[in-house]
Amino acid sequence: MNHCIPFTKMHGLGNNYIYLDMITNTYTLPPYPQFAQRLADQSRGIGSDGMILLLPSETADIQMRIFNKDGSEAKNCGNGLRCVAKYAFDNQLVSAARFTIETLGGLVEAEVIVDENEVSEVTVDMGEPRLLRGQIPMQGNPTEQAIQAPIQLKGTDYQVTAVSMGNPHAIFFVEDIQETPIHTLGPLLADGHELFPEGANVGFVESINEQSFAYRVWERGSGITQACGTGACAAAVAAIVTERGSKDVPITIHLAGGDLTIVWESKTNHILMTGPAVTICTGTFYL
Ligand SMILES: N[C@@H](CCC[C@H](N)C(=O)O)C(=O)O
Repeated sequence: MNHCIPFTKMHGLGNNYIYLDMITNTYTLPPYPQFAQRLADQSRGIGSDGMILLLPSETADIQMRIFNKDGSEAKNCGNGLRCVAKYAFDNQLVSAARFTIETLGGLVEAEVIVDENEVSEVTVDMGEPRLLRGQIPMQGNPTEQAIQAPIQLKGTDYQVTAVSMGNPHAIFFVEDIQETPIHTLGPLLADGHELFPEGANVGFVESINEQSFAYRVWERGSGITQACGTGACAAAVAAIVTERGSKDVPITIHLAGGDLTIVWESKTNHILMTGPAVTICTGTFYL
């Protein structure tokens, strides 16, 4: 007898996950890492960048857990947070438009923006960016930041800025994002490099002007994706700490799947991320 697993597939700018509502449904699931791999498999599963669980929380209104395509668990997911917020609001798991979400990377606050009875966008207060090597984690003095730190990849010299948004990001500013070999550089840091003991999401950023940056990503555990919300926040933070952009000024990050607006508020030192969240379909997976 097959187990029937109700699911919802959602995306934020094309960064798509299978969402399991473990508040409304009672599931009997295989171990999460293997199940995430199975759901994400395009040939034998549904096909996605990974799996996201919605769970009850003791410290927030709702809890999110995120598993990458390869089954590894991450501590945060920006596009996932906006989709979790939309799902929770649409399915009355929360009673107000503003509520809190617990992640392994910390507590965040989400606000859904409703337009003609539809959630049009979601703003998430992602909390403070973390810049110390010890917080990324990144090899070296744990109390120092890595801003434009020298690094050699495949015999070429680069400069990396490391930012944690609950999960680790290695940001590189490049002249021409289309010419950057993301497929070869990304995996060098994503899944094991002596500098990043837990790997990193590898982001490449091209400056357009002080308020506008193009960004492409190789995600740890999932490879190239259309968008990465925490990566967009990290890109804006890296732009500001390298004096390419300013705090309190909205920055548009142009991702392959669309745009996100990021503000680093000096009053709170928090990062605000605003962008869409879309439901693709709902269905039943047979286990
Ligand atoms: N796509 C996500 C980030 C997902 C987790 C990441 N791959 C990691 O391992 O840290 C986002 O939108 O932030």
